[in-house]
Amino acid sequence: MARHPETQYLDLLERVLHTGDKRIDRTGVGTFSSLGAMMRFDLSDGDFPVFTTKRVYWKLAVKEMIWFLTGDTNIRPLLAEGVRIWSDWPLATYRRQTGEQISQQAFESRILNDESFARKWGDLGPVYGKQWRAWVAADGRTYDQVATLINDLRTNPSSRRLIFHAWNVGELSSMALAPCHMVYQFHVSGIGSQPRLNLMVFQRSCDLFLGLPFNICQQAALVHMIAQQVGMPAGELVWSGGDVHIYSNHVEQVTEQMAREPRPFPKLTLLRRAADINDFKIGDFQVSGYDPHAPIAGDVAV
Ligand SMILES: Nc1nc(=O)c2c([nH]1)NC[C@@H]1CN(c3ccc(C(=O)N[C@@H](CCC(=O)O)C(=O)O)cc3)CN21
Ligand SMILES: O=c1ccn([C@H]2C[C@H](O)[C@@H](COP(=O)(O)O)O2)c(=O)[nH]1
Repeated sequence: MARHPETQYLDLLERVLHTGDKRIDRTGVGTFSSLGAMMRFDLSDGDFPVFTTKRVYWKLAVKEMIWFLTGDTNIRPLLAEGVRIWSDWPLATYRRQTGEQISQQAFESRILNDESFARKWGDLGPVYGKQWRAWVAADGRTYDQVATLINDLRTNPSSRRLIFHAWNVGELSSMALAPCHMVYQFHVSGIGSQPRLNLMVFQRSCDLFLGLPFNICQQAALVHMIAQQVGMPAGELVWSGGDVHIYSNHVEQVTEQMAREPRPFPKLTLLRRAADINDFKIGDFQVSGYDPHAPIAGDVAV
């Protein structure tokens, strides 16, 4: 019998835990780290790789992807959708600059209720959405890489330049965090007979316990969204990682997770044809047959 695709993830956890290099990282938490990993997930027939060996809050991850696609870089619309995964970084900046030891909850309420406070303190700088939808180039022009990609997929599917990219070197220092999933390269297979849309992602830095389960399912969701827009079925997601690491305060969690048996992946149905790539809403995503093991909580390193 074919191995469950999630075993690629469990094997990677085991390898990094046992052979990773132990070091102190930027956050001061410490990691076990290895260089280089690849995983492949079949997305055909609506297969949706939401890991099952712990509950993954796939709606949060898909909402984050929809937010990237809007081009927004402020956490306010995320908070309005109940997504709190980006609050720690602007919160740390606020505390450092004002000296006020505000709680996360109070900070988030102010962002939601006070528009000018949100404008001043809720912005992450020119992170993913800005680079994807409005990269400012040396010629002074603004480039919408996602719109170009979709146009190229429709008109020139055999292109080897079906890429969008977030590592804008000149703007890294104004970002709350440098991009982690930084290169998205699309590929159409079966041109002329049965075209399928595939995606390879390069992620330079990956928090294997908290980040990766979100990243895989949101990248799969992106393929399904773009596939719908260009009228092709989804094919394969190829994920590649640079510095893949396990934080030292996640060791107990991943040890528990590695002992669990994967269950079948759920199926994704897009309930509606969106007018364009800017028009997707979380309610368009219907996931059926998701039956994960229990959640496992862990703290995020800031
Ligand atoms: N150290 C670190 N790891 C990351 O994965 C990460 C960052 N930093 N910084 C930027 C974003 C934020 N991301 C995050 C942040 C937190 C969770 C997290 O805490 N997930 C919980 C559930 C959160 C909730 O219910 O609100 C989980 O169990 O998956 C996931 C991704 C991914 N990225
Ligand atoms: O989508 C994401 C975003 C971030 N991460 C992780 C990877 C690292 O643990 C940190 C970023 O720290 P750097 O020092 O900038 O590498 O966030 C992730 O896994 N997925």
